[in-house]
Amino acid sequence: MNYAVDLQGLHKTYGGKTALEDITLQVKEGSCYGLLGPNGAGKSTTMKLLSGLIQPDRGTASVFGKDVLRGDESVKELIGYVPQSITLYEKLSALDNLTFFGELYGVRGAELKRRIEAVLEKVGLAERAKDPVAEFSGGMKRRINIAAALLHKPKLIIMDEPTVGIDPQSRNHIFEMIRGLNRDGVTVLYSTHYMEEVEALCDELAIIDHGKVLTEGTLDGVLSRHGAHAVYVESEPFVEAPVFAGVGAASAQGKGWVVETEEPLQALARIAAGCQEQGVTVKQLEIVRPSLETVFLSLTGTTLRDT
Ligand SMILES: Nc1ncnc2c1ncn2[C@@H]1O[C@H](COP(=O)(O)OP(=O)(O)OP(=O)(O)O)[C@@H](O)[C@H]1O
Repeated sequence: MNYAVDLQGLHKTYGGKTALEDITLQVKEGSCYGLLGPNGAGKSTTMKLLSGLIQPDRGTASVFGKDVLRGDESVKELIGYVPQSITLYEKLSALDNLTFFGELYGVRGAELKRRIEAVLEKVGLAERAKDPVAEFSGGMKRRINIAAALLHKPKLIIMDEPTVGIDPQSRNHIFEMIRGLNRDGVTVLYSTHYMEEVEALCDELAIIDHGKVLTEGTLDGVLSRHGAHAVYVESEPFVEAPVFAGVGAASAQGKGWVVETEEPLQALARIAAGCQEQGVTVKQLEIVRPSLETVFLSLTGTTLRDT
């Protein structure tokens, strides 16, 4: 099977410092794949390697079966790269910026005009086409930057933390655009350190830290593989933790308890019975869905927000 992205054993050092340590991962065609990791995890390095901007010390990287490390033009046509830092000419209008970037990709004339109109529509900035970019908000600049990466109709779009520091309206536009691109069959590789973005957008993900893939797969797969299983119980009156003795470690949360367990269904039954024996009424009793946050914490020992 040809993957949209296939990275095998990518290793990269800067000076003596290891940025990537044998990164191996595959992105299926048509998926929206999230690279989730804290600052310095290696997300940008992975994306730059994949876009052919830097070379690894060892390992291979291919896009739709084509080697990206050889710098072949036919691979570049397949990729739209949105770097972390916005690269636009501030004094030029959105239209002139897009004309410049489109021509760099070899699109010209009436076809380029059509494509510029289409991408400006997609990013919701058609009415600002003639305004200088210097007058745009950070979020609007980011949207023009994304538009520039779409002009040559890439099959894979790589976005490096596109929502950092932007307004909610632009963030929503970017999300909607990504969903639209995905519906049109474009594969998206999206890096972020916001877990909720991966949950909202991505069907598959890799959690990376210190240049290593800690886990990867579908969101549900990752959650069920690594997520702590637990049950939440709230009762009237409030019961003390010993009721859960033998069920699992209990910690007070809100008006009730979270009880960790490997067997949530059995735990539900045992807690219900325990409460009945104590003569207390169960107000709420449910299985706690593992979250990416707890998975990340269990894999790395740190929360992403601490970084
Ligand atoms: N040009 C460079 N020279 C030296 N070290 C670098 C360079 N670029 C990245 N690094 C180091 O490589 C490691 C991985 O960095 P990278 O930028 O890929 O991480 P990241 O996950 O994208 O983080 P961020 O969200 O901060 O961009 C970090 O320790 C970083 O300091």
